[in-house]
Amino acid sequence: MTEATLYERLGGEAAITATVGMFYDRIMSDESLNPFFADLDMDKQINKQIAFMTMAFGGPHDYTGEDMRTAHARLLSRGLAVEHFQAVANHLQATLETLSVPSDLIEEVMRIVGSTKAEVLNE
Ligand code: HEM
Repeated sequence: MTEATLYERLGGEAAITATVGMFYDRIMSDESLNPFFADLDMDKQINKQIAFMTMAFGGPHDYTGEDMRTAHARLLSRGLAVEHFQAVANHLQATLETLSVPSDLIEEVMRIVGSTKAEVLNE
């Protein structure tokens, strides 16, 4: 028997879609973060993030976006730093807690998202 992927254990497409929508609502209400997203088409951004997380959590992905280093490189000159990464991660964790996702699954998600830190910050 193969173990269910994290994507499946989180609840699949519907759960990821709901999570990412709430996650960006939180980000866009946070004045320390929303300037970074000011000129983006947020529907497109949300769909890219759904595809990325689907892939990162082992789901049937079709992510064709940029790698994390390239996608965030241009934000460094606009001040992107570790406190922003931490704030984004905290919003994802709070979203999952609000949705009553079990804490062991939240830990798995946060480990995977945390593993992108050096790339996002171009370290
Ligand atoms: C926490 C881990 C993060 C992940 C997994 C992540 C994921 C992504 C993904 C999948 C994209 C789409 C790439 C593409 O356009 O092809 C993206 C773009 C973007 N991310 Fe992140 N991100 C993270 C952290 C951050 C942080 C901390 C910020 C700033 C506060 C940020 C701001 C942006 C912006 C503004 C874009 C659009 C860039 C552009 O189109 O020019 N991200 N991110």
